[in-house]
Formats: sequence, structure tokens, C-alpha cells
Amino acid sequence: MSFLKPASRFTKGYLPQWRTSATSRLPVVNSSHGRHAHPFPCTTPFTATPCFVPTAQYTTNRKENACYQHGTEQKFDSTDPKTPRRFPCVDHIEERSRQLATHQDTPHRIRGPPGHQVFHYPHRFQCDYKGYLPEFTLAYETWGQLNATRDNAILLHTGLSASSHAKSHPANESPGWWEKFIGPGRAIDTNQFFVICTNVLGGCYGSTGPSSIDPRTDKPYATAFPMLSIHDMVRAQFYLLDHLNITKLHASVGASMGGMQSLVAGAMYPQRVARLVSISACARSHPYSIAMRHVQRQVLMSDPHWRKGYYYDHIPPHAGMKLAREIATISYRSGPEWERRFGRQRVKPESAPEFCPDFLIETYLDRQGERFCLEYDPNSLLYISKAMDLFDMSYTALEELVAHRDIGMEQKGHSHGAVENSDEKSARGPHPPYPHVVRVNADRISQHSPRSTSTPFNPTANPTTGAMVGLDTMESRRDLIKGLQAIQIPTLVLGVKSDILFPVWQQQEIAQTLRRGGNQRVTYYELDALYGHDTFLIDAVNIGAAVKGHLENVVEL
Ligand SMILES: CC(=O)SCCNC(=O)CCNC(=O)[C@H](O)C(C)(C)COP(=O)(O)OP(=O)(O)OC[C@H]1O[C@@H](n2cnc3c(N)ncnc32)[C@H](O)[C@@H]1OP(=O)(O)O
Ligand SMILES: N[C@@H](CCO)C(=O)O
Repeated sequence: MSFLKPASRFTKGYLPQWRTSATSRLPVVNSSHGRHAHPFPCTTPFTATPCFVPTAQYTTNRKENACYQHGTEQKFDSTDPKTPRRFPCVDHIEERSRQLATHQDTPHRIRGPPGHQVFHYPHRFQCDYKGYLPEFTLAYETWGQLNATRDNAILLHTGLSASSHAKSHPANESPGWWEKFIGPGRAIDTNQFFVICTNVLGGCYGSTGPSSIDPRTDKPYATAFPMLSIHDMVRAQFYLLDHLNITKLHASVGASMGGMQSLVAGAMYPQRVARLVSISACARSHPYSIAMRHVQRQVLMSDPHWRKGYYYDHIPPHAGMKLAREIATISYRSGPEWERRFGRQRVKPESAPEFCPDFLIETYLDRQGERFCLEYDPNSLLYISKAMDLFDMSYTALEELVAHRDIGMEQKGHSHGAVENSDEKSARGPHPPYPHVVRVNADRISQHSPRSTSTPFNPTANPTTGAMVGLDTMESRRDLIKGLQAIQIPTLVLGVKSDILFPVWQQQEIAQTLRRGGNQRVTYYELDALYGHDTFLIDAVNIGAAVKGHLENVVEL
């Protein structure tokens, strides 16, 4: 540890005791070390590495053991209070903005992965939250062969940011996000099953999303894109299944947001799904996970380059995206993993502490942000993460969704009772959503909902309105049981103990709720892995074995 070296080794670069006039030059002090009273040696520049944070602007002159500004006689002197502290990580962001300003082809116009197929739905698609799409496209990829009876298909749902490229294939040999899980003899055995994976509606890898061109304006939708629900995403996928002439799936499989989609598929189309797999998902988003996604969105939206979503001809909000992904990564992995992997290690223990990424965990997060910030469309992040927040399989929530969707259709002239034209029929969709949900008028919803029951003195009630807000009440649990009751097929629920985003109690909640709703064929596993929420992307051995067992188990359907 550099600050334990004897001060005598540091001939320059120490901070005179208690000098406070130049706070921006104060060395970073490990306050727990209790050494504040000593002249604190800046473990600096001027010993082994004169330019202690090398950047393009400085050169080390080893002969003189000094650091010069490029092309000048100006020495960098950290003891000079006028010398500004350097922030290469900030310079890097600014430099990227400069470079992006000159880009002709803006990087957020992301296309689907090579070799993907396209399903185009040429009709109006009514979304749950009142808006609609005049048409949509889904990018998808497949592996294995559809059998003669067309009943061996598995619909694989993605998490938030994945493309349809779950597995390599001849048209795209780069590894997919579930590369090790799919293939002959693997967890999803392509000798037996025909696997379909789509980029979700709202995404940016070939499916219609905010970066797609709105045919009505010939410009990207941007934030004029309609608000989406997880149910909208699944409904669009079932239109693809219709197109592929697949009436019944062998299974619906997904993790994280993909697990939410899996549950929706089972509840919305109970006759069309034979088995379910839900990994590290939930039956309704918890305020904690909403909070995590809220801060990601706020950070992104506060990047001045976001421009309320209309950045497609400008510099994208890459700095906000980078930070949003760093925050997300904190919820995707786990403290115990990082303790083992990075400990308290700094990248250059011999160098002075800096505010730019310094500890291994900092450079790790920085790298995750870097990898993502120009890879994914920022508006897709907003829409898809919001759809996750809105996810709630409680009966009253489904009832509201169905009612709101109907209002959306009526507002666009799709009145009940009137004879629908073919476009209106298409908007309503070929299948009634949620056969188990009785349609009610939206104005009846509020009287109806247990969440608006007035219960003074109840600690779980909203103090202002008296409405029941807690999720752990009998009413709320009954509401969830009723919402998930349509799922009576064999279901595998898998959780990971180190997951802080979708903790195991939420996995237990799914399994218990299904069982209480009468489903006798629920299998529940809890995995003691270290990788947190993203374990489903990493642990092909354990997650894969559970999935394989469930998919290949011969059950009476
Ligand atoms: C269903 C779906 O949702 S799929 C979406 C899946 N894809 C993603 O989530 C994309 C982001 N990727 C990831 O989060 C991860 O790579 C995973 C989860 C896929 C795999 O996890 P791991 O194998 O543990 O990879 P890890 O988290 O270490 O990331 C590797 C990267 O971090 C870098 N890295 C690791 N440690 C450090 C560190 N201390 N400092 C700096 N960089 C580091 C590696 O160099 C590598 O970067 P590179 O690929 O640019 O060279
Ligand atoms: N890390 C994964 C899981 C998040 O749900 C993703 O980005 O999609």
C-alpha cells in the first residue's frame, strides 16, 4: 500500500500539514487509517511514474523523472496548487462526444444481428397503455427443426438488453447470449426442439422500437413510441407463432424480464403453452427493483444529449447510458462475487488514489458501462425498463390492463358492438388476451380494486389516501393467486440466492402463488451461486441442468 511507504522516499509531492487552501488538490485520504495529522505523502508522480495517470496530453521524461505536457516545456507539478487535478475518465467522455459529433452514421441506429429473420405485421397493433403501432416488425432467429406435428417449439424470451442472437448458427457464428445452453444434447436440446428467440418489441436489434422509423412521419419514433407492457411484447411474439403456424408451444422459457414474459405467455395463452420456465423473474415488480430502474432512467434522461428522446440526428446520450449501465450492473451481480473477484484491489496500487476508476471494482463497472453505452438504444432502455416496472400479474392489474387497452381502441374508433373492419380486428388481435380476466369498464376498476379499499390505521395503507399499498396482505396475495390462476401447466421456477434485483423470496412467491392457485405441477429450485441476478447468463451447468430436466421430463399434460 503506497501510503505506508516511508515519507522520506517521497522527495516531492507531499501535502503540508493541514493546508486547506486548495481543496481540489487535496490528496485522497483513507480516513479510516487515522493518519490525518501527518504530512501525508502524495504517492506521486515524481517517483516511479511521473505521469501517474497517463493520458494523451502528458509524456513521462524518465531521465528527468518528470512529467511534461505534450509539446511544451510545461512540467506537471502536483504540488502546485494551480495545477488542476486531472480527470482522464471525464476527458474520455468529452472526447467521445467530440468524435460522435462528426459521425455520419449515428451508432444508436442499431440493426439486428447478421442472419436474423424478420416477421412483419402490417396492421395496427393496439398497445395496452392506449397507444398503438401502425405496424411492427420482430427480428427472430431459430435453431433445430420444427417437427411434423409442429409441437416441439420452445419460445425463448430475452432479458432486458439481449438480441435474438441466443446461439451461433451458420449465418452468424459469433456466440449468442445463451450459447452454452442451446445445442445438440444441451439444456435446450436442438436434436429435440425447435427454438425461437425474438428481439422484443421496443428493442433495438431489428424489432420495432423507438429508434425505428415511424411510417407516418418517416422519422424515428423516439419518445412518441407508445408506452409498452410486457404483455404487448408477448402478444407480438404470438402473432409470430401464428405466422409460423405453431399453435402450441412445447415450452415458454425465460429469465429476468424473459421470466416475466414466460408467465404472461402461460396466463394469456393457457391453451397454447405446454410448459413454463421462469428464472430469476417475479410475479409483480417490487418497489425496490422499480427504484433501481428509476435511477438508471433518471441518470440517462439528465444527460443533456438525451434531448427528450430526440437525439437520433445528434450525439447520443452516451454518458448517461454508461452510468445507467453501471448502476444496473450493481443490481445484476453480487457483493460476495466482487469480494472474491476484486477484493479491495486497486489497478495500480503503487499510484496515487484518483477519482477516476481506481479500484478493480470501479474499472469493472466502468468497462460494463463502456461496452453498453453505444451498443444499445437509450430510448429502448427507457421503454423496456418501464415495461418491467409496470409488470404485475395480480388479477386487478390485469383487469385494468385489459380495460385500458379497450379504452385505447375505443378512443381510436374501435367501439364495442360495432362491426369491426379488418384493420380493427387486427388491432384487437387474433386472440382475446387473458381469457380468465372478465372485462369490466375502466371506471369500475377503482371501486373494484382491493388496492383502493379504505382501511384507516392499517400500517400498509397509504397514509394520505388510506389505500392498501402493501404487497404482503391477504387481499394482495389473493389478487395475485387469481391473476396467475390461469397457469395450470408444469412450471419450473428457479431463483438464485445472491440475486438482489429479483430476490429468492420473489421466486418463492411465484411458486407458492401458483400452487395456491391449484397448480400441482410447480417445481421450485434455489441455486446457491455467487453471480447474482445474471447467474442465468453464466451458470450453464446448474441452471442448464434444471431447465433440461423440466423440458425433457415426460409429464401428463
Ligand atoms: C437474456 C439476456 O438478457 S442477455 C443479455 C446478456 N448480455 C449482457 O448482459 C451484456 C453484458 N455482459 C455481461 O454482463 C457479462 O459479460 C455476462 C453476464 C454476459 C458474462 O459475465 P462474465 O463472464 O462474468 O463477464 P464479466 O462480467 O467479467 O465481463 C467481462 C468484461 O469485463 C472486463 N473486466 C473484467 N474485470 C474487469 C476489471 N476489473 N476492470 C476492467 N474490466 C474488467 C473484461 O475485460 C471483459 O471486457 P471485454 O469483453 O470488453 O474485454
Ligand atoms: N444483464 C441482463 C439481465 C437484465 O435483466 C440484461 O442486460 O439483459
